[in-house]
Amino acid sequence: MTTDTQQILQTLKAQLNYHGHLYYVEDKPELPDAEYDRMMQELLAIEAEHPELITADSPSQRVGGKPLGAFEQVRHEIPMLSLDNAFDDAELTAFEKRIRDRLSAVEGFTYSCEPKLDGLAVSLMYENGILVQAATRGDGTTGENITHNARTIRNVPLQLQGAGWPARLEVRGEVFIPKDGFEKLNEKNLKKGEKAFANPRNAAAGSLRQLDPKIAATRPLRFYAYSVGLMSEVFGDSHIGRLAQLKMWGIPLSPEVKKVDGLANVIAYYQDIMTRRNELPYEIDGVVIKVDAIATQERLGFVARAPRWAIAYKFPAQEEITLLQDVEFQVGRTGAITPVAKLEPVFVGGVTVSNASLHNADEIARLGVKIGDTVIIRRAGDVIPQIVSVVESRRPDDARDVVFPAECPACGAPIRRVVKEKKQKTTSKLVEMSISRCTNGLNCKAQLKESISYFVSKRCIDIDGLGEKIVEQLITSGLVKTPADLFDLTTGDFLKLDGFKELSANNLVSAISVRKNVDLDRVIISLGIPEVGESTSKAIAKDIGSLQRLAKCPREALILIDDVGAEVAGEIYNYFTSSSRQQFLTQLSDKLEISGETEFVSADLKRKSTLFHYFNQLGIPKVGKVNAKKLSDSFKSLVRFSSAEYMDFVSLGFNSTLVSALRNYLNDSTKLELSNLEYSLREVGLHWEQDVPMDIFEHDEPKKFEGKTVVLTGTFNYMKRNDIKALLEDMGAKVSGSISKNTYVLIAGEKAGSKLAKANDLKVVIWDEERLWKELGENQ
Ligand SMILES: NC(=O)c1ccc[n+]([C@@H]2O[C@H](COP(=O)([O-])OP(=O)(O)OC[C@H]3O[C@@H](n4cnc5c(N)ncnc54)[C@H](O)[C@@H]3O)[C@@H](O)[C@H]2O)c1
Ligand SMILES: [Zn+2]
Repeated sequence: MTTDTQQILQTLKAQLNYHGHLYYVEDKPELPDAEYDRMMQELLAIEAEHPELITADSPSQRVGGKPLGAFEQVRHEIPMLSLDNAFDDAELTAFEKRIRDRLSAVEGFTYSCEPKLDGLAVSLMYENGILVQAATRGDGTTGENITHNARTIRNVPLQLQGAGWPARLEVRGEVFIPKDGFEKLNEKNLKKGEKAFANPRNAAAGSLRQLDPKIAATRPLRFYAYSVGLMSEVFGDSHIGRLAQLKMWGIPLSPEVKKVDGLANVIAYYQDIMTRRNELPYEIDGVVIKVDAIATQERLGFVARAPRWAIAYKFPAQEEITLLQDVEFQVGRTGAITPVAKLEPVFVGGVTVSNASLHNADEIARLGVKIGDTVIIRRAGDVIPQIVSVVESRRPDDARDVVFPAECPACGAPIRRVVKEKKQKTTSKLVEMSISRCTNGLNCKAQLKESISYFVSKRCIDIDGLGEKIVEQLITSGLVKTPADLFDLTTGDFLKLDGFKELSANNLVSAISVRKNVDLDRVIISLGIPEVGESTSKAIAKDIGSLQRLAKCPREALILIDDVGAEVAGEIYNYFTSSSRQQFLTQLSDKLEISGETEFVSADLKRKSTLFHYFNQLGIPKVGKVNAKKLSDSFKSLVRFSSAEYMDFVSLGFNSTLVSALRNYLNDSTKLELSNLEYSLREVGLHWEQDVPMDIFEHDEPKKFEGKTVVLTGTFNYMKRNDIKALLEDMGAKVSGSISKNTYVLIAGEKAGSKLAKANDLKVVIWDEERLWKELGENQ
């Protein structure tokens, strides 16, 4: 044996002791179990080769950690041991061979197969059927008295049921926190500004080892028994038989416990549990396999820290350590900037992982992660890999801070944190969210690319054959500036790109063109408004009934739509504040034949759009439902309310606190907001009925376009298209998005496209902008 080996042994022991203390005593492990297990395996291998080096204090010979001084100590009359591990079928087979050899047995064994719950071992002592003491495993000989906390665990019986139990009965099992309870607990902690627990085991251990039982009582702790310790009268001759008996006395067991014959079936059990691992409501890190016959267990006995008759067959790790080599910032469809961790590739959760999402700036701050750090990454099931924590003790001197960019990495535009309006009872405040976004809309190449890929995807416009490479080329060549430009592409355009032949280019052009007929709700999803998916789009289409109206609909009215809450309403509103997106929208209504557009908002929405609702929504201090009702009854209009004076409020009998709240609320900017709101509501046809009409659009009978269908296309010079539309509608026109035989007139601005052609085909009357003004002039 060399001094090198001795050196390695010393280092391993020191490391294992250090991390064992963090895990068992502090409940704050720094390493994933897989890394700890590897060190332990290394230690075991050296000790197997050099048995003379095994000392009584080696981590391989000991169980758990020293009990915390804060608790009263409990001596276990029968030691609480650990388990040996197997990591593959060969090691499991070797386990059976060892016991067979020892017993000179020819036959295989019957086993008890159990999930290996990832919590902590607890001993419950019942005297005359009453729970008198609960203790942790501690170092196996001495544990901590945690009776006060165990009593708060909901499925631990304080009194045994049935009859026939031994006068003294020690039940052993695992205390754990189920997955959903763990998530809720962490959410709650984060909300309170406290640290999140790294995993359910830590949360369970930390909760159980609290001095104040009120804390444990609030934690979702559960207990499943897996063996019997001390018993004043021996009962049962098989392990499974004993567990079944415990169950009859009211002690909870894992429903997965199973009696299994022979090793092949044990392996099948292991495989089955492994495939269901992520669906189980609690974390497990393997299965435990125990020889079922108590007589055989007794013949096999124990080694230093574990029984010979049982083994833990561990699952592949879901948590591993690796190096964070760099952080890249990706720009998504809605401009959201996502930091992506570039990792040294590592095998975890069954696949090799080299990227993990870091979500946002807050997550980076929460983790305190630096480039160059050793990090723990977790991949459970199909969930995207996450960075769980940083191994701070392994931080190199040259670790660098992760700097969140101030400008978009794709286009250089400023990045802003998303601010959302949080409504409280009668006020609202702006809250900074964790997401940051590039502010450049479709002018940002990255957002444009993602928007196009989204736009052509199955659930949106559904155009086949526009892969990422093609989209990139379309953007760099400048052919496509918004997703709507796809509809203008010609065979010639595609021929300019790599890899297109006449036939493939033709095919793609026709694949795009057949998608011009779309239902309104599909168009709405395709816009790519954050949070607006299929069902929300359907609800919006039904209630709002047109793209143009949607773009103009104020937030306060959007929330009246089923499925649309304050947040979604805010997202829709923000979306349309970008001029590039407004342009996109105009193009879409030009180029598509949208079906399902309606002339008016739905009757249902209109009915809900009362002045009372808006007063209630505005977040005016002191104005809840009661005062909103008073205000709407008194003023009948937001504009009129906004110009009310002190004496008006007084004469309405409002008390002085309300009067001063209203006067404080009404300043120049809110007055403007109120009149804008009322104006927008009128524009989209959501104005409450009882109000007097605004006079600017009043006309004398007969209205020039009464009952006539008008279509607008192209761009106009003198007035915005939406304003022209409103004007025409006030003259009785029905403004539609598509040409048909029944179209009275097509008003074509500059750059009119397919609609102009169609109007020609159908011999519909066509006016240019000049003609339109003439016609309107005659009328006014
Ligand atoms: N991450 C770290 O830094 C760190 C440090 C120390 C230990 N650990 C981890 O702790 C474990 C070693 O701890 P250990 O000595 O408690 O051994 P163990 O967890 O591998 O096995 C023994 C324990 O398994 C539990 N168990 C769950 N289901 C069981 C069942 N059906 N039957 C019997 N026992 C069952 C019991 O609590 C028992 O005490 C390893 O997984 C190791 O990776 C991690
Ligand atoms: Zn950008």
